[in-house]
Amino acid sequence: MIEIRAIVTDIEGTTSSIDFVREVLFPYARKRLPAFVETHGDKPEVQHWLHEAAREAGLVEATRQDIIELLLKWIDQDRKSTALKALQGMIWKDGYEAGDYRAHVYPEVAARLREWRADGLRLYVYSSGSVPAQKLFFRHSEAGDLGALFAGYFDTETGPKRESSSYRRIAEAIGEQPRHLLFLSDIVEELDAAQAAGFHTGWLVRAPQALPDSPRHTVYRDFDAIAP
Ligand SMILES: CSCCC(=O)C(=O)COP(=O)(O)O
Ligand SMILES: [Mg+2]
Repeated sequence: MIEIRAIVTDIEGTTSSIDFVREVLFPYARKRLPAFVETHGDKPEVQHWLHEAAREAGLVEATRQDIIELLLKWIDQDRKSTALKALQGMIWKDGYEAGDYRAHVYPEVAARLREWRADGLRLYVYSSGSVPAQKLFFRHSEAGDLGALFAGYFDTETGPKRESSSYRRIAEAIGEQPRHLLFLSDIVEELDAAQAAGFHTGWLVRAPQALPDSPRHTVYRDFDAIAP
């Protein structure tokens, strides 16, 4: 029996509903992005990510308006661009702090995370959302401030979620062999990459999604079903 020492979890579709991200967070950022870029576009951090977005799209000599249009298109496509995610995170901060919304977590998640912490497991997040956005998400969740439960956060600056090298980097950063780590996600390609890196994997298939016929990963309906 291999001992699991730490759990790394995805957010969207795993701890939290896809609908919250797509119907609350994305529209909030979409609506405010043009004004945000106009107002904050001269700040070095914002400038850096605008430049990165233009570079990612291969845009040479792009105007600010070109980049705004590009970012709006990427929001509509749910493109997992590190630059877009960093900018979205900066915009979402205002919404959380103004109390416009709180981050959705499935009903059993907070209690289960607390139980795992009490059992001595370390908890980490790996999401396409930027690390600052992840921290805001759990600090302002519907179940209260869950930030203190996590020992660390990883985003796509560590690498794409569908590449096994990203999971090797995460294991190294955590300081554990992959065989002591469990990765939870709703996306099978992410689980394949984690498994290829030697992680244990748990596939969250939440109701009302149909259970897969011959799953390549252990399937769980919710966090209560997971016994690490
Ligand atoms: C940090 S919350 C914002 C979620 C987000 O933007 C996203 O793309 C979620 O992707 P995930 O990797 O958590 O499925
Ligand atoms: Mg997900």
